[in-house]
Amino acid sequence: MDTQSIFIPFTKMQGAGNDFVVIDNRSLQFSKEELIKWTPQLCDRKFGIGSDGLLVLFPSDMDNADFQMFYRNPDGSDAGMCGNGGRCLSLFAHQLGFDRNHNFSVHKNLYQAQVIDQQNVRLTFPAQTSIDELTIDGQTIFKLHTGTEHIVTVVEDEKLEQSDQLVAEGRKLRYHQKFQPKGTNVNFISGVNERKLRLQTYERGVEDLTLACGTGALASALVWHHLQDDKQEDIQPLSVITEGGRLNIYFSYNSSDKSYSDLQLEGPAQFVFEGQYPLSSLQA
Ligand SMILES: N[C@H](CCC[C@H](N)C(=O)O)C(=O)O
Repeated sequence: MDTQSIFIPFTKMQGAGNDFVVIDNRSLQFSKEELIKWTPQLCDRKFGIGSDGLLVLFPSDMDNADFQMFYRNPDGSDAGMCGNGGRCLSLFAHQLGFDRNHNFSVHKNLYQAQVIDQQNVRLTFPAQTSIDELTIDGQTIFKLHTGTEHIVTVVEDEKLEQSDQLVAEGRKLRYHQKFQPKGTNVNFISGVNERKLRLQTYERGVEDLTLACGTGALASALVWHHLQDDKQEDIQPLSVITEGGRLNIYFSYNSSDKSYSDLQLEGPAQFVFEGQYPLSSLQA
């Protein structure tokens, strides 16, 4: 193959400042192995295109799915679901001709998407989840799965401004032996006593704070609800304020087993630019 003349067409997208390199691979031009190998360079902000992750649209691998979402962290590691990425890929798919309402799979789990308009998408998650409480070094940690691994910890409002400290604490918790071998994403929230939930997320695989994390916002909203004495029904949608924008969360709560289901994430998704990345650079 003459790699000198081969380019990978890509689209750069972002959802609340969580940014992605998006590739249409319906033709199966690229194998998953190749894409995984290329991910660190494609996502590199100096040597590549630069993003918080790689999103690839594959043909469907499930009866009820319109397509498959293949997602990798920028270090090439596998993650479960990416909420902001899922919204971006849905908008991308809609632009390719998929219906405004469609379903896609991630690791054989089926997500429903609704493209609300050209800048907003709502996703419904398949999972039911519940919250575990644990204590690490005297600190209360809430652990839950919202498509991928998350922990949530409550901090003072001012602390959300102290990025260096959040990165240091996030990194420590992310590698804590209680969360091995997979590790976890780490969410810091404030505003639990108000109806103003603010969030900073340390993302596994990015190994830094990102401007927003959709599954982290979902996890944080559920923990916010878990911490309310009066579990009112009329709080929805619960808005989560991230550095990169506002995400709206909807859910159903089952008080008998304290589980959460019908998880929905609504928020922005935007095209940034399109380009062609030379394959020769990747193989150098
Ligand atoms: N940013 C993503 C989550 C990425 C999670 C990933 N970093 C992991 O290793 O689980 C979101 O919007 O939900």
